[in-house]
Amino acid sequence: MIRVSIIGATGYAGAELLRLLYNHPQVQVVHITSESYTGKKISEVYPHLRGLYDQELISMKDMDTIANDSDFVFIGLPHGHAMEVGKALADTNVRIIDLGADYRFDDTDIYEAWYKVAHTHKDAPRVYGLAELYREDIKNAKIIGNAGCYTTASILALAPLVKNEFIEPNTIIVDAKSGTSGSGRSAKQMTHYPELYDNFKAYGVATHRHTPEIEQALGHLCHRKVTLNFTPHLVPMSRGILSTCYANIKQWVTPEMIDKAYTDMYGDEYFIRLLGRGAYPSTKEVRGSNFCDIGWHIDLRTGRIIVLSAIDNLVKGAAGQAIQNFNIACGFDEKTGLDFTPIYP
Ligand SMILES: NC(=O)C1=CN([C@@H]2O[C@H](COP(=O)(O)OP(=O)(O)OC[C@H]3O[C@@H](n4cnc5c(N)ncnc54)[C@H](OP(=O)(O)O)[C@@H]3O)[C@@H](O)[C@H]2O)C=CC1
Ligand SMILES: CC(=O)N[C@@H](CCC(=O)OP(=O)(O)O)C(=O)O
Repeated sequence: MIRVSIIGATGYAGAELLRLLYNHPQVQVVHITSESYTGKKISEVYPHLRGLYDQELISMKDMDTIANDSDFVFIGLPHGHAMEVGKALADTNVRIIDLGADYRFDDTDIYEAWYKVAHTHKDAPRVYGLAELYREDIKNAKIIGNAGCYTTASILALAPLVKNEFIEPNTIIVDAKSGTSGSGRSAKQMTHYPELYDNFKAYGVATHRHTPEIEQALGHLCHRKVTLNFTPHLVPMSRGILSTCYANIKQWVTPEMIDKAYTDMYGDEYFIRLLGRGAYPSTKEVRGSNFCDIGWHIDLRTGRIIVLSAIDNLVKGAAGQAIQNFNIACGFDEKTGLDFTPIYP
């Protein structure tokens, strides 16, 4: 059994890790942490876990215990806080999967510019944790910077087009919508019921911190700098992301070439379900699962492609992807603990 601890187990991402790891045959959850609920049982914080997890929450300040007892640590803290854990575990054999953004960037100057936080672990040996694109790097990584939720949906949607240079990368527009669990468990005005219910609004236009993360991954695929527009929206539902991506197709590219590019890249990927040209993915069809559903539409009139992708932000966008990366890092089948159907309706 692999001994796993979760730092920040009382967040939505941490709780989702507990839900999914419950069915992982190779994992023993040894420690779970919280600063607000230290000494309480996790089932007091999340009653849906009652009878399933009995552990008491400990403080992350007890890092020696965590380091001694764990093979892997998953971190579900707000960005800016995982670096402290990464540094504390740097000289141990513990491997780290951070669900936040601290270890996602090649260039920490970009992180600092968009997150407005000083990066204090710049030389960390880290890889970007988007399993389908960085599998080889993930295998032996010390620190995996798990990909973000909007970014996972958007990068996976666009990757075959960018890799094959079928589109002009700098014409990309990503218009994405998320359920509110994406903003975490703590109360915020934006997700307060009267403000959210029966409402639909954009936020973070031209400033959202997922913009440089999408640009980085697409830049890796085409070996040049990519600049794009990303507009997130908040939808009154708890889970799910639908990302709608637009780009100009190069004139020599045919619809059949595009279809083949998706099949070539993802045909063997279990967690990517290619719904095909003309299809409409939906958040409910991936709810609770680690699937990313992708469909694409070609508008010959405007010369644009419109790619749609749907994920569950807490699963393929966070905890499920983290476990997929964990499976790769441990040499397990990627589906281990993740092979279940979406919850429908
Ligand atoms: N929600 C989502 O859909 C996704 C989230 N993520 C990322 O995962 C991480 C966690 O997100 P999420 O679970 O939604 O967030 P939540 O706000 O729900 O939970 C945050 C967690 O961090 C702990 N925490 C908060 N502030 C501090 C602090 N100053 N020091 C130590 N611990 C602290 C909280 O514990 P306590 O108060 O009990 O101490 C809690 O366990 C974030 O980095 C987020 O960006 C990534 C992809 C998707
Ligand atoms: C709906 C909502 O608020 N979503 C969050 C993004 C989700 C998240 O936690 O960000 P990471 O994936 O980078 O970790 C936001 O816009 O800030």
